[in-house]
Amino acid sequence: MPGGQPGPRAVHRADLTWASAKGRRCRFTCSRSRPRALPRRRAPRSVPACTASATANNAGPLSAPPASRELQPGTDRLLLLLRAAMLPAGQRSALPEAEADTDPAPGAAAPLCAMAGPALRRVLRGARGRGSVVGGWGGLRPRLDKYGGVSVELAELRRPRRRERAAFGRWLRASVTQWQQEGRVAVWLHVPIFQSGLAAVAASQGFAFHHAESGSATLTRWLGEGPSRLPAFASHQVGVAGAVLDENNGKVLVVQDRNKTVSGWKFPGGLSNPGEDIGDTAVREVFEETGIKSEFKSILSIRQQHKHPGAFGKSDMYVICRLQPSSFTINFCQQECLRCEWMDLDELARTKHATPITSNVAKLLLYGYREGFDKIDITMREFPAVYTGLFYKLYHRELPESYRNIT
Ligand SMILES: NC(=O)C1=CN([C@@H]2O[C@H](COP(=O)(O)OP(=O)(O)OC[C@H]3O[C@@H](n4cnc5c(N)ncnc54)[C@H](O)[C@@H]3O)[C@@H](O)[C@H]2O)C=CC1
Repeated sequence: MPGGQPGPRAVHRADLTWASAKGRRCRFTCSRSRPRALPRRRAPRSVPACTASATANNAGPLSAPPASRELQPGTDRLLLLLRAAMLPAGQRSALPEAEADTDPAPGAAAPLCAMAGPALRRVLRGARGRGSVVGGWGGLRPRLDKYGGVSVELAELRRPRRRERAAFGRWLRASVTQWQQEGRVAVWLHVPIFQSGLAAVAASQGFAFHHAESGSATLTRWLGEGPSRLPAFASHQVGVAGAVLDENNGKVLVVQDRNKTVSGWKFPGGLSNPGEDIGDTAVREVFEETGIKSEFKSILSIRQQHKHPGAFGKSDMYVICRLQPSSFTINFCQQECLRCEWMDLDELARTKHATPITSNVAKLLLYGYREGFDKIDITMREFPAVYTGLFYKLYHRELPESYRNIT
């Protein structure tokens, strides 16, 4: 590739010829009048796989290309990409495995396209669209995360590509090899449920399920050194109950579950929805089960239990909140509750017909009712989260004013 500065009307030209898989002579030429900076040259490497002549010169219009010669690695790769692009779609899978393995991972396509002029870029783009092994295979755009991992969304796959398991397998193997060479620590593969067949392909290459939602599953493969340092998925479910106390008469709202084998008095409650605040769950569950409206005041207790029945092998956090009622007429849910009533708090603290947690929290609530809720309340304050622009809730015992304002 001759050096030197081109004249103002110089033609920048690329001319590639090679023998196709069937021995046919193929040629690709593109030229444009505006020169562009070429990437720095590396040590030359020979290309035994095909006979090739290539020029990308600034020497002027119609200068004869040099005879067959060694190519630099970038050109070598470009040639392989072009060769794949020029083959009819059905024949691309017949490319030698060694060439398929040179498929750039999507991130690598950009520099190659940047090297190419508009005509060549069109070929590369077309090749990607038509199902070649080039670039981001089928529209996939792997992204780098801040921990040095790569994230791939298979929902980005273009429709005709969705059933091509073998091609996906080749692309994934080549990409993982490249990501390993680049020092990436992990791959996150997000698989829509209707493309679950591709999860099996990934599993055969060492991927494992990380977690699943209703419409997709996420698989991971650790590429870093030593055992995986990827965080595990959720370990707990969160249940929330409301101890609704009418401070005017000292009565508290209790229910008995319809579907429990051992039924004792308990506070109404249930599982927290995704993205739901603890206090909001308590208020919602109390209303759904009993028809009573209430307002969140504080957290009274938290119970943690591992291997909780009904938690699908996960642990259970059960939070009991103190609520203040704003309505008093019970209209309880017949499917969930056997009984529901306002009971004297003093009686609930003494009865043997309450679950152990209910019994303990009833005593705590009675203490607060008599001595002041500041002795038992874990209250909530809201703060802006660092980095995210979101807000979080911080639950803790009230601080005296003198400590709250320490700077
Ligand atoms: N110690 C206590 O006093 C009690 C505490 N809890 C806590 O409450 C929370 C959960 O409360 P829930 O009332 O269960 O939640 P919930 O009010 O959200 O109801 C869950 C619903 O799912 C249904 N369900 C559960 N497993 C099912 C299955 N395999 N097939 C079909 N339906 C199913 C239940 O019948 C119920 O209708 C947990 O944190 C638990 O630890 C629950 C009961 C008593």
